[in-house]
Amino acid sequence: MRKESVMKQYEAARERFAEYGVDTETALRAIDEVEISMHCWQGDDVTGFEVSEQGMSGGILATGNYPGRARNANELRADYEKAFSLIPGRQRANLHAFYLETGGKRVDRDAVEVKYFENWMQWAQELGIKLDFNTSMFSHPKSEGGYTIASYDDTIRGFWIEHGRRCRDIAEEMGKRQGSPCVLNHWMVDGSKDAPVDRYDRRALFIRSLDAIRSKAVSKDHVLDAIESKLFGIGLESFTVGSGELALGYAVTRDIMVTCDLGHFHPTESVADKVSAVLQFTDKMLLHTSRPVRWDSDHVVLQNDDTMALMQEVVRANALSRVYIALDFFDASINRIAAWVIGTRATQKALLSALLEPRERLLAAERAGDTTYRLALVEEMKNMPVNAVWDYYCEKSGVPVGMDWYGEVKQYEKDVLLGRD
Ligand SMILES: C[C@H](O)[C@H](O)[C@@H](O)C(=O)CO
Ligand SMILES: [Mn+2]
Repeated sequence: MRKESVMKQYEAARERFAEYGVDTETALRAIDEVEISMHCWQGDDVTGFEVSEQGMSGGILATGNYPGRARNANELRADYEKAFSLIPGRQRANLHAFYLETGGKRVDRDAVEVKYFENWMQWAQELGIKLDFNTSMFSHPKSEGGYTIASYDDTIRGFWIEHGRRCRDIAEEMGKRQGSPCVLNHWMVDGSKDAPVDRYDRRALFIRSLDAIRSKAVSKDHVLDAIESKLFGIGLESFTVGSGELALGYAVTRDIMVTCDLGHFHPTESVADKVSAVLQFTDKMLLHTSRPVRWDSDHVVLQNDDTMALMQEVVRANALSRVYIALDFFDASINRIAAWVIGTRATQKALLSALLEPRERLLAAERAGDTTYRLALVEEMKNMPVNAVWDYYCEKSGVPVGMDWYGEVKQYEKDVLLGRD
């Protein structure tokens, strides 16, 4: 019965979109090609699996105390699998370096190695998914001074450079084994609470260290480096070494990707607007979909104006094959699997909505100077039956339609998550 109604509504939606010259089947084929990289850190509140007493630091903060946080990699992988089963299309798993598995041994960040990620790689292979990777230069005694690779202290700087190099080796091995590049994101906390006198030398040090981390030639078939900019972090309000200009300049001159996180810019700045600018100068870029609420609060992604506009720009710039989309939020106040499902599905729905836009018609109107028709059509599109196409996509992909996924999460919560505390 449910299936019948999904099909019927899809047929009606297909006809409605066709009236505007939009082929829903083409949109569905396009969305099915996009792999969203799901971040492991939503599953455990950015805690990681190191043998260490260190708490979270680095200007980011997961708030909330919902039961069921994954306490080890096996639990996190199980949670991932549950989430994957409720989301259409293909996903990737995005790991941070401190999600290593050492069998109880204390291994510091400057000693991370491929062998500590064997289980993750085997799991990914079994599931037929790809892995992405991140250096972890925060939540560590050697990052407490606010500076890692821009530290004046040679020992601290050297420590983090070694960490970065090793992460690249790990990413390289992941890329080789999965037969597709592993996206390696470089985000560093470096900055200060109050305004420093020396910004220039700090930034020079940062760049030199990044070059040292990336000094080994690694094929882009295996690793795609990305540098993530940021406006500020908690306790680091006045200065961020890796600012927007620095990250973009570095990416352009080193032929790597820049990472634009929806929460890392001034609230009046549009990340969507950056896509068509950045891609004039770099081959590809990495997007972190997040939801800042008054600050870089990393709330779960929704189909809000920012997400919708970002996906529209990706599609309008014909850049779907030139962007990597990764999630970046960490909400500990709600069911963590639901957070993944809501955020990933919202990102996908925003993308689907963008793919269902009558691009050719809008372009023709704009080029002909008919901005009245353009405005009218953009407005009309807001209430088109995108959800009927989405439901059909879920049905076709064998995952729950509408809110049906929620019952499964609640059941998993009862059967698995509540037994963890
Ligand atoms: C934990 C992540 O690496 C982190 O969220 C980073 O991507 C970021 O956005 C920091 O604000
Ligand atoms: Mn981010």
